[in-house]
Amino acid sequence: METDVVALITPICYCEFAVFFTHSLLLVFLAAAPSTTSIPYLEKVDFMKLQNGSDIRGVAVAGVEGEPVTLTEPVTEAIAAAFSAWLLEMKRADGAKPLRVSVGHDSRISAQVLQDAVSRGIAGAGLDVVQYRLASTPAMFNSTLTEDEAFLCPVDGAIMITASHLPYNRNGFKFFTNAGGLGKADIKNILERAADIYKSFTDEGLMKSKRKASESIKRVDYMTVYTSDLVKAVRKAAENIERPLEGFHIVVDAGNGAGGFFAMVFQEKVLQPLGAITSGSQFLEPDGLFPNHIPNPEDKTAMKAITQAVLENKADLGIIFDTDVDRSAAVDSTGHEFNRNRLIALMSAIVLEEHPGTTIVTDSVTSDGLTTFIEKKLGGKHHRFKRGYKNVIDEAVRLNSVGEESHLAIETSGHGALKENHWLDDGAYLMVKVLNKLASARASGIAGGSKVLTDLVEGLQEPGVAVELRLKIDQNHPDLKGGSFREYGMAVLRLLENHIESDPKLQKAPVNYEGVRASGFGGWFLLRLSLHDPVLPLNIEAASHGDAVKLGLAVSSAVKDFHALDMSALDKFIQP
Ligand SMILES: O=P(O)(O)OC[C@H]1O[C@H](O)[C@H](O)[C@@H](O)[C@@H]1O
Repeated sequence: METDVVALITPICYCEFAVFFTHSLLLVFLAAAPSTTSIPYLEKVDFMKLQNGSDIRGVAVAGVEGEPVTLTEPVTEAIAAAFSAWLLEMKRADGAKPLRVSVGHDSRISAQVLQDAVSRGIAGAGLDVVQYRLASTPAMFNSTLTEDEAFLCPVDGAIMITASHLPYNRNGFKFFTNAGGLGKADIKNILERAADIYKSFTDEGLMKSKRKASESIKRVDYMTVYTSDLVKAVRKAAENIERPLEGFHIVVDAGNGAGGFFAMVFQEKVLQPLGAITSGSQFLEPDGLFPNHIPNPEDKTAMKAITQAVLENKADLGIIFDTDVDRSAAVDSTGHEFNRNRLIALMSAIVLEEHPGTTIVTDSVTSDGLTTFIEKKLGGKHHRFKRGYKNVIDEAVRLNSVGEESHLAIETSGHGALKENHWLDDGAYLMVKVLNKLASARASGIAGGSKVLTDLVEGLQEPGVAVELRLKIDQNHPDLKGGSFREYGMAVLRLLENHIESDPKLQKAPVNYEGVRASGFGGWFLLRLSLHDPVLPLNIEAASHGDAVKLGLAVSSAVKDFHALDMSALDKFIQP
């Protein structure tokens, strides 16, 4: 195969640097230390604030009032150097063969600057940098698994520069090895190291790493490899027919995210070679200001936009991605969404056909109707776990390790991972499974466009009302008495739990892994702590608005004395 390395520049002489680095990262930077610096002073706590669960997130673009830039170039370089140090330890590298790290980014306006700073951090640590430029998050993970030396794969580690669907001024990092995405503890460790590395930075040191990086960066068109794998997967599912989607009309909406780039690639390199018509696809151009709608399947405007596109174009199917393509949703030819519980129901039906009886791991805000559907209609087992894509994936992996077979971990947010795809959190792969279903139905002579998908979710009971109300905790309120918002939130949850036990109209969920879940009035509610924010999200589902209000009233009366809790969203909902 012809190599696609587009800019192969002789790597720097990293050997002494890498060996030195393995002993002590700090020494590398100290070695060049002159006494003066223009680098702003930062405390360790400033670095720790950049942690957002298993990601790093911060402000990368100046200009928004009250939001100073936290992901500066030196901070970014320190974080990348810290990841490199962590990776060297993890892989027990001895410096004999340099490790390789791939770097990709979404369409944010700060992407280029951060990509350069990340590359300097890695190169300065003596590792090889392979830039993919615009890429999707799942493709980055995939690059740790691909066996293809022509594309400099597999890489030892991968960094995706993205802040998912957050506003344009933010950005951040996700890190991968072939074992998957890094978890919270690893991110904490990396930020601690980054704070130390940052302290040792000097102007001269940074200039030197700039020169080294410019000599050692390689670039590869990796998205070609990734998309051709997707094409192969669909063809395989359709008995190796070359164009199994011939004549299907599929519109894609990427909300101008990296998905925009990816959707174009997805169209040109996945959908079109498979035979699909893609006219009417929209917002494919990457635009970091997201002028049309937020690239987020959880956003109502976004779902409305793709639904309209499907109906106006009389398409068979609509596909929508989030900014970095790790989340997705779909719309059938009648404009009915495969989103949230309906997406999980569809994916469960597909996976349970292939693996009868398997356990489907989902997040905590899934509906009771979904459990009935998975267990009674599909014959599977629904394991409702916690919110957070990493949580559901790790739980599915854990279940398999203790002998309980699970093939799908999926969130209502549109994150989803399959065992067959190395538990890669990949919105595009979810859509490939959906395309497989269309293609294999066609191959076995079943016509009718996306009806084959719609039929799969028949029987799923859907609530008349489903809301998520986000109750903020005022961290400056005197009621917190210097404690954390988490402690305060836990106190709210404890009181609500006691309240439920003494209310005969409510039944506490017998099995629950997060927050307080109860059923009553023909519906249910869940109050839990947000994974990231000082917020208690309250989900309520019921057959009617009246019943949902009764559940809301139960929560409201239980927690009314917590004055640091902003109840306005709930008050508005329960108003007559
Ligand atoms: O806890 P919340 O604030 O509702 O956020 C929860 C969500 O946070 C992020 O968006 C993660 O990517 C999702 O996996 C998770 O479900």
